[in-house]
Amino acid sequence: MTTTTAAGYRLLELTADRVEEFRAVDAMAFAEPARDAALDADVPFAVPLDRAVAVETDAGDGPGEIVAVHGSYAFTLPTPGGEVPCAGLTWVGVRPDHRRRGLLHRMIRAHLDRSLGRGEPVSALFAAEPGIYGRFGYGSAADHVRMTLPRGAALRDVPGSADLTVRFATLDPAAHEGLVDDVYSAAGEGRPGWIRRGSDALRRIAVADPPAWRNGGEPARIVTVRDAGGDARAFAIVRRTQTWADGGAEYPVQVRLAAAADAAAAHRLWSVLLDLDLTSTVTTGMLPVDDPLLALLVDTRRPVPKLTDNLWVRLLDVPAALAGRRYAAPLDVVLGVRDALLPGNDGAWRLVTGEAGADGTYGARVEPAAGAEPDLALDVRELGAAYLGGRSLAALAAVGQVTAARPDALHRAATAFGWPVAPVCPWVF
Ligand SMILES: CC(=O)SCCNC(=O)CCNC(=O)[C@H](O)C(C)(C)COP(=O)(O)OP(=O)(O)OC[C@H]1O[C@@H](n2cnc3c(N)ncnc32)[C@H](O)[C@@H]1OP(=O)(O)O
Repeated sequence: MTTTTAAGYRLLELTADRVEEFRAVDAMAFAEPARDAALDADVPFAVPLDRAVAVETDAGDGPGEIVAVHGSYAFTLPTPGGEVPCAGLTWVGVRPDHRRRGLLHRMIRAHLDRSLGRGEPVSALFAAEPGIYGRFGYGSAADHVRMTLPRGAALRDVPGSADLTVRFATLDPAAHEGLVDDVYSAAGEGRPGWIRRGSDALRRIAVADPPAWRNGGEPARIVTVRDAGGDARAFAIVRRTQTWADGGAEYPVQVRLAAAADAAAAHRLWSVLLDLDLTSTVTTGMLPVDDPLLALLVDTRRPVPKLTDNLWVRLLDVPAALAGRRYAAPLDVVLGVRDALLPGNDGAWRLVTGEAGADGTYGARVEPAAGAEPDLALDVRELGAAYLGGRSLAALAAVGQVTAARPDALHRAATAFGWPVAPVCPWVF
């Protein structure tokens, strides 16, 4: 780290009496609109107090002024074929008049140490700006796709779609929270990165719709798709905005979150969303790059899919993290890992897969390999990038971010670290 920590500040764990101060700092850092009672009632403060940390000016014995904040959620991160405890870094903010004095450096140092101390082998985040977190060993580990589709965009058929029933209703947190959580979980089965909300407050926010979020649109609606037995198989939370032009109605439909447990349900859901009266376009939420919609659309060119970085992953405990996922092919490799911040990771690690499981994937044991010549040398940032199976080690090697002693070692490792299901988290935390 090149920035030295500024003197005159100290870290403190948040207490209930200072939550408002904490929130005010983040609001200033993110230029948030003023809160009102409706917003506060619908959108609770979701960071657990014992995971929220502030930086205050050092005022001797008395309390100082809070000028920087961060927190984390206790998530379970789905990995390729497994899952690991994960500190979801969030609410990072420094007051504009205290920025670039090393406060983020100081907070990340505390975050890494505290997360490791809690036994979380991995941390993940959404980056407000992509230039910030690589220096701390976070690697960009997934992308998502967004598209704006014309009304009536054609879909290829899926058997069974027409048998499913659809309901269009106003989003009601009390009525829909459980449905959204259940279908979301079923839809993400086997998908790396598909983080569940994991707390009442975050589940509540998933179905919140305070007026401040509406931007002149209607109250959020929910489209649900059910099978013959009445079980929910898909949902989409959407908002239309009245728009009248010379040629008539041109309402845009904005999908906040959509999830479908199978292809028939996905087909039924998007068929409805693409054929709503008065509308002209449908903008998707954050989709995995292999979302069923991309395979169902007859024309994927006209919507001009836009690719954006999604989860960033930081391995805090390299052997535990690497043993916490499965591998797509057998592998015996020595990884030379560089980690400037967490010396426990820095060095050579041998990763050896075992027998293939029933699904054809492989578990692995990971042990120190001090003195062994690495087959691949890489920074912990690149290991984080490859961790969820969404970035190829070979592609990273092609741009010099991974160094391979031999081409066959690179090929084998890139194949084993890859995964047939693309990682994504479809909501921002
Ligand atoms: C997971 C999340 O919550 S993401 C949210 C991040 N927060 C925001 O974007 C809100 C607005 N911005 C801020 O609050 C602050 O400017 C922060 C948090 C981004 C940075 O905090 P600071 O205390 O200024 O960072 P600090 O002084 O420790 O510098 C950290 C390093 O990151 C760099 N850096 C900071 N912000 C940025 C940025 N937006 N883009 C690129 N580099 C950045 C600094 O130049 C410095 O580089 P160095 O390691 O070469 O010295």
